[in-house]
Amino acid sequence: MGDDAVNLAAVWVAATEELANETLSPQQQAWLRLTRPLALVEDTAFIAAPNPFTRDAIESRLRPAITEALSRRLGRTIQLAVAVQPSDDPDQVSADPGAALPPTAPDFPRAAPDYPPAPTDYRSEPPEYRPDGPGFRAESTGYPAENADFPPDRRAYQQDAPAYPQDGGGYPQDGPGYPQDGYRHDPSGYRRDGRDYQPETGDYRPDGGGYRGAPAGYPPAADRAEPGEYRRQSEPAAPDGQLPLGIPAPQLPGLDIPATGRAAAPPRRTAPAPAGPPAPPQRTADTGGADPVRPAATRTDRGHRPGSEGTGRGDPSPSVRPGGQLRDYSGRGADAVSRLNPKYTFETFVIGSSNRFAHAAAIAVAESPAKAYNPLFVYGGSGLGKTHLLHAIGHYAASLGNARSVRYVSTEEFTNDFINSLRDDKMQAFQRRYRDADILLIDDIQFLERAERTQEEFFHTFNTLHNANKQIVITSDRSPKQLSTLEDRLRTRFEWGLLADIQPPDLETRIAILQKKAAHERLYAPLDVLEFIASRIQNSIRELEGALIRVTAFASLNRAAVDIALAEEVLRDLIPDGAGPEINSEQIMELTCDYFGVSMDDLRGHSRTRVLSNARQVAMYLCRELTDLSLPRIGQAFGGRDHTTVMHADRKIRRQMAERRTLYNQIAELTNRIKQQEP
Ligand SMILES: Nc1ncnc2c1ncn2[C@@H]1O[C@H](COP(=O)(O)OP(=O)(O)OP(=O)(O)O)[C@@H](O)[C@H]1O
Repeated sequence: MGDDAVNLAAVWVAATEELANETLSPQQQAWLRLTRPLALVEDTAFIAAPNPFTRDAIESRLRPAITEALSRRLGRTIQLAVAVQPSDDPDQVSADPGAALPPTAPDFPRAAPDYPPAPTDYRSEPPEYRPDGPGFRAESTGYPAENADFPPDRRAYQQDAPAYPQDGGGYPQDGPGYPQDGYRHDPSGYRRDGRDYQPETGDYRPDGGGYRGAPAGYPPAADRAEPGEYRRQSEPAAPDGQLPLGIPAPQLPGLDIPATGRAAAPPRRTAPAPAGPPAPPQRTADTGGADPVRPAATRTDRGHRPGSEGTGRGDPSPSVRPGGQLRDYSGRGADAVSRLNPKYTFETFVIGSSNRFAHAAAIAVAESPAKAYNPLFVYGGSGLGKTHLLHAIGHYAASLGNARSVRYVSTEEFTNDFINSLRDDKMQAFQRRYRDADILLIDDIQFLERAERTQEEFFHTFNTLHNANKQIVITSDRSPKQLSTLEDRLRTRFEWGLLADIQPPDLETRIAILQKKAAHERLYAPLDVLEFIASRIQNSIRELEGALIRVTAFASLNRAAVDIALAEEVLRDLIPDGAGPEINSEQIMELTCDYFGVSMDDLRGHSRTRVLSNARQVAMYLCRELTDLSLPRIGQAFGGRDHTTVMHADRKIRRQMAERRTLYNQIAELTNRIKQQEP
């Protein structure tokens, strides 16, 4: 062990003891206990974690505390690099990873052989060297802590590095294959998509484009991972015809997928043939099935998971990481995911420090349903990606063949379904619908607080699923503890598994999200404009996306270039989120009545004169855009209308706004009035 390693070992013990005594929760202490120091190289402390999950927990939760403690003791600023390196110490292995879990997590897969690789970490804070990047390989034997020739570029520090694309995968800004369904060309801003699922019709399509189970249009093959890459060398290969969890590789009709579930790696980016389990199959690009299906990359050595990384400072370009979802779920999966929004996948999800933990947990759950964390409880503010993650779990689990049936439901739909089933004496069918699911994804559980009988029913649904080893994933705008009017027995159950919060994204992540959104929707906006928008809107990704759409639509209507001056003009009256008073449906309706010269009774009534229909639809649209109200709740405010009516209005106004200047102006004017009114 070199001096630095010795130094680190000594300092590490002292620093971790100090942290354990002072600041860390028992769970965090357990995570820390699982790590061990490897080496101190220049100003970077390298430590090993036994699995990707612990590594992610350390990186997302403990990094600041650890670096601060180490920096204080070593008298200089220390960076932290965490590698996944399974421990040889049987004691530690046995403690791993269950010990790192909350005591209530009952069924963590202790051996955790299939633990998901962590996201590649092109992170926000420079010089956040990526410990699991090429070179710092968890499985490399003889990690040369004392290596005198440690290259200055730490990324090049590798024993036998595969040709991993160092540039992060090549984000196809304007590559072929992105959806071109006219989604979101409205200038509205403040979208609330992701909630428009219609249980009756299965027509989940917030963007009004007629969702089908397996749409085309994923990023081109060139931007995807190749099989054989990024695999932990120590992992045994799965038997032929098996996916990582022992599931037979699906044979997709008409698609070129080898029986092993592994496709031959093309010459580019080939890794030195590590033996590893084949990753889930993944269909490429918009080639209508002509392209081979490739396994989604399961990167474990660099901890690579599906998802897009956020950015590092100075490099705001997002990088599409390999490992997306299979678009054709081989028949069975298509059913499983038919109500999921195809746009909400891990592939379209940008990872940053604010959501890294929740993303890692979501991947773990999709890859090992009911084995990793059950339930997984994701909570955070509005518009931060909870619904997106929920759907992504469904897509990914189905693409892996890990779930025969995935059921996504919002809590309000669950409640309505329950009430209707009671009324119609169809409780058996209701119970089958939810209790037969392999994965139940339930959104916005906070709305259960108001529904006592539904709480009771959900309690039994939860128990049945949990006892049957079925995965439950829950989202909420608050942690279970803060759901104060929820029955205790439910609250405690929500804490059985893993709690993962999502915070508002930092600037770099916001820019990366905008870049990705622009590329996906084929909206042109230069980087300085994206930076400007990202700097103005901080707390909601939904609002962020809305602002981008508003700016690009305005430019398009005026045939003007998208530049900062234009963006300033469009967003001038935009009160930063959180700064204004809370807006409710009543205010919106009153101001809309005022604007169009109609009465509240008219707005709530059923007359279909042109003026009234238009005013009603505009008001519904504004409720959707400017409040957190769900579709059913908006429907109630408009005289008890069905949520599908609200959805129709929302879609229609969005579509027409990009085409009709008067409508755009009306919406802009009304938005300003609503946002600027006194509380
Ligand atoms: N990390 C991310 N990367 C890319 N897009 C994101 C990300 N997070 C959120 N979004 C996008 O932001 C929008 C809002 O996200 P979503 O509906 O999932 O939020 P939410 O937390 O469920 O909000 P609410 O609590 O109001 O339902 C969606 O269009 C989603 O795709």
